[in-house]
Amino acid sequence: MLRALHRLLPAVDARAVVALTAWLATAAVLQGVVLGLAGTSVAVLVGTGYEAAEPWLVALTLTALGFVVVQGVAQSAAFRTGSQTARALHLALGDHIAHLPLGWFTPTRQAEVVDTATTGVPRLMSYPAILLRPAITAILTPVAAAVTVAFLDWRFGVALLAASLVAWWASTLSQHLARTVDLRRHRADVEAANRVLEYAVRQPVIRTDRRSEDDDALERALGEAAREARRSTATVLPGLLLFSVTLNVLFAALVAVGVLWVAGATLSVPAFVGLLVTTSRLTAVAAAGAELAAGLRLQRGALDRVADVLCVRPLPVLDLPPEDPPGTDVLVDVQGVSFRYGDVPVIQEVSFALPRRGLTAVVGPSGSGKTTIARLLARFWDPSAGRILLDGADLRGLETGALYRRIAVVLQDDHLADGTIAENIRAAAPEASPADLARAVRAAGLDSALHDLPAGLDTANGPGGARLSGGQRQRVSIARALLKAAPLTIMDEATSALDPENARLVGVAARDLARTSSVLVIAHHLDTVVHADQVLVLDRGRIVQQGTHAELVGQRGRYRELVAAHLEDAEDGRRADRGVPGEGEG
Ligand SMILES: Nc1ncnc2c1ncn2[C@@H]1O[C@H](COP(=O)(O)OP(=O)(O)OP(=O)(O)O)[C@@H](O)[C@H]1O
Repeated sequence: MLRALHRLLPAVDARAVVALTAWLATAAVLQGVVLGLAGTSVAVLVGTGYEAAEPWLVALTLTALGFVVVQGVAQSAAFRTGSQTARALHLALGDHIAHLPLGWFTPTRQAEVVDTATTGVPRLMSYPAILLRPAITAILTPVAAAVTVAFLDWRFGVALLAASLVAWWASTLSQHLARTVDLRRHRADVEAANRVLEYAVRQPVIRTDRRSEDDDALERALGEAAREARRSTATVLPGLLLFSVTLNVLFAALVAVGVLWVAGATLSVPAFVGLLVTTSRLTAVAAAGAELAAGLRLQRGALDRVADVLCVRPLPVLDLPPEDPPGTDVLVDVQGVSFRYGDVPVIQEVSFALPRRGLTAVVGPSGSGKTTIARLLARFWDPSAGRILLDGADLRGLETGALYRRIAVVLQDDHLADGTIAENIRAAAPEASPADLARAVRAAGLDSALHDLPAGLDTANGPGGARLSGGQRQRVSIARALLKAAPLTIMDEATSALDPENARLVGVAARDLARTSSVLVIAHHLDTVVHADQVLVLDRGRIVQQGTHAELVGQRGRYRELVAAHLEDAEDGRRADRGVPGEGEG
């Protein structure tokens, strides 16, 4: 575990752990010597008398004092290193997460990261102070004690060393048994936590649907977690028993060996008494170490989970040869891009260009790959084939900062930071003037909503934007993108949660923005599509048509079908508003 911790920590913190280990190791050796000297002193005192025992007693006192001092220093270093380690791991996690591919953050992984950061890392904080010491003591103290008593009787020293090795083997075996179970138990716990979360979040749907499958899934996950917990206890218990039984058998064996040597007159009774003092104290130290083994295992599990996150590779920034200078009109050039989620191909050999200025609308049936295309442009993942050039440079060769400075993204499920509305909008362009802010707010159709909010732009939106309506949240995201005015703005269904009037306003804002930069909208409103400079029609991961609305509507094909379906939906909606039944209805 020490090695794993050392690997994960930055150099300076890793050095602190090494220094602490050295202090703890010194303390453990001194403790072993104290135990050995205690036995030897008793043996000499009982066998020969005070005068002969005096040098041993002096050595014992001085070593004991040294042990107390070193132990004190080690213990305070351990507490310091504990909080330093936790802080370093938190920073390492935060830093690493900031570089992970955006596509990595699925809801399950988000839950795992939260669990690792809030439970795993704090758990590791107590590692150096409470658990590292007994772990080191369990190994070094018996060795030091065995070497010390070897001066009294070398045979007993060897026997003690052999017994320590057997005890260490038993402890390793019991830990190994338990670790496999711990891992399974953790997975079952995470799965159960996810189901509980899902059950809580989906309450409105679950109550209205009343599907028994939802209850079943939750019950199955909770049942599995309970089964794993029982299995874990059933496996850990024999492991712990194995260790404590081994310890008692070893103690009995050492006593028996001593008795045999006393009976054979090769060991004096006072020396045997002294050796018993050392052996019984050592057994107590080893048993205390075993009690902490469960805690050590839990921390090992926490460390493994931190390591799992830290081992996910960020998308590499490739050292690519310089491209041809960018064409003057083209900002984004998508060249033969394919993409698969796992083994499932979703985007297939897609090529298109986004002009430096202009509005591009992406349309297509549900599941055709619109969101995936938009996310590939923002480098959520890398394409499995082909390449995407931004301003003539392959996305894979751009530093994260350089890439996201040039892109603004409005996602379907934008999550606002806990703060005020103004802070959230300004996050995109902190240096923007109040006039720019007001313009973006107006253009996003947010000003009308502000009248209903208690402190206008300074209203706190709550964690994730929980105190705002879906439409208000979306307008804040749009205002943020408008204020950023990046060379490329990507809007994924940005108008889906808005009423028709506000959707129209946002469409106008997107068109305004498109006069000076490139805007790609996954469009659901015919109004946006009609005014787009180009329309990309996607079907089953391929671009099947491309052109302006006027061009495409004049051609047979998918686009005409989509427009017809859209108009039909709109007509049905109007009929419903007027209370007139549509075709096929009563
Ligand atoms: N994270 C994912 N893992 C696996 N498959 C996915 C994932 N996200 C999307 N897909 C699949 O990829 C395909 C394209 O999805 P995408 O969300 O890009 O479509 P879309 O056109 O935006 O759909 P919609 O209009 O319904 O939002 C779908 O078949 C979808 O099931």
